Order: sequence, then C-alpha cells, then structure tokens
Amino acid sequence: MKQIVTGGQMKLLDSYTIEKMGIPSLVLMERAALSVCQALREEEFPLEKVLVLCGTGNNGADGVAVARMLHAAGVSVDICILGKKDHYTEEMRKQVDIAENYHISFVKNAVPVEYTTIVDAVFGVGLSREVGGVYRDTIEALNRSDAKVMAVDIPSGISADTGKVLGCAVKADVTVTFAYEKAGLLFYPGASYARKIKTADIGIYMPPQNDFELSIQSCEDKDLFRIPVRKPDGNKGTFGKIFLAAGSRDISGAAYLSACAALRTGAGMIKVHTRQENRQALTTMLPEAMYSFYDDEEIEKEQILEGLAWADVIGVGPGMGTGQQAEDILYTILAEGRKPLLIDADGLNLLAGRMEVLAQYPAPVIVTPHLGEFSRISGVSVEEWKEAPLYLTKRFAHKYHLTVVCKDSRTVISDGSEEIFINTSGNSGMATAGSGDVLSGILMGLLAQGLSAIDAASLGVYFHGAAGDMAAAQKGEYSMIAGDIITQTAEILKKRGAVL
Ligand SMILES: NC(=O)C1=CN([C@@H]2O[C@H](COP(=O)(O)OP(=O)(O)OC[C@H]3O[C@@H](n4cnc5c(N)ncnc54)[C@H](OP(=O)(O)O)[C@@H]3O)[C@@H](O)[C@H]2O)[C@@H](O)CC1
Ligand SMILES: Nc1ncnc2c1ncn2[C@@H]1O[C@H](COP(=O)(O)OP(=O)(O)O)[C@@H](O)[C@H]1O
Ligand SMILES: [K+]
Repeated sequence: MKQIVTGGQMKLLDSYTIEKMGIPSLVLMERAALSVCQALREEEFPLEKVLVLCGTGNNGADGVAVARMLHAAGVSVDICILGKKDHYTEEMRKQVDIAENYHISFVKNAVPVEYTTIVDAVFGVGLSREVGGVYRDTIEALNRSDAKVMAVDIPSGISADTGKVLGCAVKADVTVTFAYEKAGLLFYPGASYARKIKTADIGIYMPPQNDFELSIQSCEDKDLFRIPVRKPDGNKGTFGKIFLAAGSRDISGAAYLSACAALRTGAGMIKVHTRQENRQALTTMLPEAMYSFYDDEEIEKEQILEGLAWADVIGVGPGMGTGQQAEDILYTILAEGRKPLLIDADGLNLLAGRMEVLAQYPAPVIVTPHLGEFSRISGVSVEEWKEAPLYLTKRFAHKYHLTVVCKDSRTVISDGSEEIFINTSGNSGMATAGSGDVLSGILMGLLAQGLSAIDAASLGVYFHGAAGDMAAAQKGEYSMIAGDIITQTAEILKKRGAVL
C-alpha cells in the first residue's frame, strides 16, 4: 500500500519535519534538487542546453538549486524567474544569492525553443489559483517547444489535490515528486501531464499520530497477496456461497459476466436469480452456476428468501432493469437479507432518492456506482465530484454507512472512515460494455472468501484493473472486451497460488 497526500498534507509534513524534527529547510531542498539532477541523468535527458523556469516560492527555490548543481557539473544552464523579487520566499532569496555567487546565467525572457531540456519549477504544492498572465504565456510556449521537460514535484498548473488543470499546465515527460505522490498526480488529467512519476525520498518525517482528516492509500501489486490463501482441505462452502439477482428480459450478458467473474475469483458457489428468458443462454454459457428463474407472473419470492437464507454474500443489480419486478426483488433483498450485500448498476438507479432505506440493512453494504450513477444516488454532479473526489466520496459513504466504490478512470473507494483509496490500475480499454459487471463479480468473490467490505472493495478494484492491464497487453486497449478481463484474473490468481 502506498501513502498518497494532498498538497495541504504535504505542506504540513514539510513544516513538521522542519519545525518539530529540526531538519533545516535548505537541507530538504538540497536533497530534493539532488534527486531531480539524478533523475535527469537516469532518464537520459539531453543536457546540451538547459533552462530552469522558476516561480517565486519554494518550488522555484528547488529549481535554482537544480540549476546550481547542473552548472557545477559543467552543464550550460540558464535560470529564468517568473514573478517579482518581493514575492520570493526566504529560501528562494537564499538560493538566488548562492546562484549569483556561482555566476550562473539569469535570463529575463526565456525562449523555450532554444533549449534541449527544460526544468519546470514554477509552482509546486503551493499553487493556489488559476494560472494567468506571463505564467500562462510562458507555460504555453514551453509546451510548444521540443525540449524534454522535467517537472519538479508536480507539473506547474496542476492542482495537487484533484489533478485538474488550473488555467493551463506544463506537459512533462518525467515528474520527480518529493516524499509522497500527490493525489493530483494520480487523478486525470494531472496523471497525463505528469507522465512518468518518480518519487524521491528527501527526508520528510511522517508523525505516527498525524491529524489528517484523510489518510489516502493506493494499492500496489504486492497487496494482491492479501487475497485469502486457499485452504487445502476446503470445500465449496468454505469459499462462500453467493446469491445474485441480475439480468432482465433482454439482458443476460451482465448476469453472465458478474457470475462468471465471481466463480473465477474463487467463490465456491453462485446462484443467479433471473428472468425465465435467460434460462437457455445462461445455463449454456455458465453451467457451473445454479439458477432460479421468474417470469411475467411473479418474482418467485419464496425462491429469493431461500437464496438469501442459503447465501454468505448477496448481490443485486447487474443488467436487472428498473421495472417493477426489479424493484420488488431489490426491496425483498433489502427487507430480508442478512448477509454482506453488493448493489450495482440498476440496483443503484432504483435507489436514487431513497438511499435512507439502506440504513436498516443489518450487514455491510458495498455500492459500485460509476460517476453517472453516483450522481443519481448522491445528488452530486459529475463536475462537483471532480472538484473534490475524495471528500465527496467519503462524505457519502459516511452519511449512509456504506462502502462506496466510485468508478472512474481513477476509482475512489471509501467506507466513510479516514482511510480512503485511489486506484491506479486499469486503462482505457476497460471503458467497454460489461467491465463494471466483471468488477461486481470480483468483489462478491472476494467477500465470499471472507474479506471485509473495505478490503474486498479496495483490493478487488486494484485486482480488476491489474487484470484489465494484462488484457490490454494481450489484446490492446482497442480490442479487449470485458470477458478478457475475467480470463486474466485467472493468470493473476495462478501466480498468487504458486507463491504459497
Ligand atoms: N522547505 C519546504 O517547505 C520545502 C518545499 N519544497 C518545495 O516547495 C514547494 C512548495 O513551495 P511553496 O509552498 O513555497 O509553494 P510553491 O509551489 O512554490 O508556489 C507558491 C508560489 O507561487 C505563487 N502562486 C501560487 N499560485 C499562483 C498563480 N496561479 N499565479 C501566480 N502565482 C502563484 C505564490 O504567490 P502568492 O500566492 O504568494 O502571491 C507563491 O509565490 C514544493 O512543491 C516543493 O517543490 C521542497 O523543496 C521540500 C522542502
Ligand atoms: N480509462 C479507464 N481507466 C481505468 N479504468 C477504467 C477506465 N474506464 C473505465 N474503467 C473501469 O471500467 C469499469 C467500467 O464500469 P461501468 O462504467 O459500470 O461499465 P459497464 O456499465 O459497461 O459495466 C469500472 O471499474 C471503471 O473504473
Ligand atoms: K513544478
């Protein structure tokens, strides 16, 4: 698990390290600048003629220190400072004094096309408003040049909290970020502007008892080893029984993908409750599942009650439609279910405006809305969510006591506690019909094997994206389809089994 921070949190950690731990600010800055110089070499930047573009804050001060180190190494380097002298921070003043002692060249109006490498040290985590005026003109000229661009801490113009472009932003080839990745480097479009991210240890101290309202985490490959070990003497019951209400008169694919993904993730048994019209297709495509069917007359409440009593995990929604029968099934489950419940897709659409009905549910509930569905059930527009994705996801999860999986290119997962997750696996090939159904199956499969709601959700989303990345490596982002993601889950789980 990787710790991620917001801009504000990073500033708190900087000050704590300086004021409480006693490490001088200039020492941190020297390590920051050294790490940038090292990355310039490692990434084979063309150092024939280097421009370091600086702002007046400490990001600019980092830049001036980088210029000094390059100059000392014999590189031809110019410094260009945007902004007025009277706005310099104390560190910036010191760095400029030192650079002047070294007789480094300062230029007033840099012409970016004249350089082979540009180091962007205009704004870091201190960016506080839209970028305009000379800053905007310079950043746009930088983006038009052919120079290779290294961003210091974060590409200037990107919000460290949301990844949004504030007016305009530097398009970097490599970003060296200090101590922890900033949330804005993970969310799009910030992730595209940062391109390759390298995280440098510069000696920042994280107090064990911090006052953060949010502790932001991101799963990594090694977290996949938290998927429960298979008991060698286990039987079908050991690995969990799932009751899934899914599919409708015209849709069988969603039920298939979800149920198949649950079984392929390792669940012991699944029973699908669906419309009569799906009998032939589903029993042919997935004979490993059990089924109960309903027709025009009634939803077969007895069978639902039986399924709920039998199951360890309940799922509702994929491809179910929003008609009266779907609503009756959902409300039967909400009234009679006693086990962990996952609600997806149409199950969520049916809940719009009535979320308080979930308050009485006696076991953990996971909801997996994409942003459109999230907007319907929360009343928060997609634009509003993009302004504060972490805060708004947490607030919603907390209000309704849910584990919320807000699906997007960077999915956010929260159970309302201070720990919140941003997922970084996956790719645009997963924007294909049915990949959300596969996710719901994976999450049910993990719940069935005993993971808690928040572990199943955070780990399952990462697992789904990792399988999607393997599918993209095989089939390409254009051609991969949802079923390919299921195929690749097997490859990941095979490796997990082999290591033990
Ligand atoms: N010792 C430390 O703390 C360490 C810090 N480190 C480094 O410092 C960085 C943070 O430094 P920071 O806090 O000084 O903020 P920074 O990102 O330079 O920007 C603030 C400046 O920009 C200005 N400004 C903002 N928005 C603007 C806009 N739209 N348009 C125009 N101007 C705008 C703002 O101006 P003002 O608002 O005051 O008018 C102010 O002058 C961090 O990312 C890391 O690189 C590391 O070396 C480790 C040790
Ligand atoms: N560009 C992307 N990068 C990473 N993951 C993506 C991207 N686009 C979609 N996904 C993932 O694919 C899934 C799509 O789910 P959803 O929108 O419910 O699709 P469907 O309704 O077709 O099943 C989500 O898990 C989402 O996070
Ligand atoms: K920067």
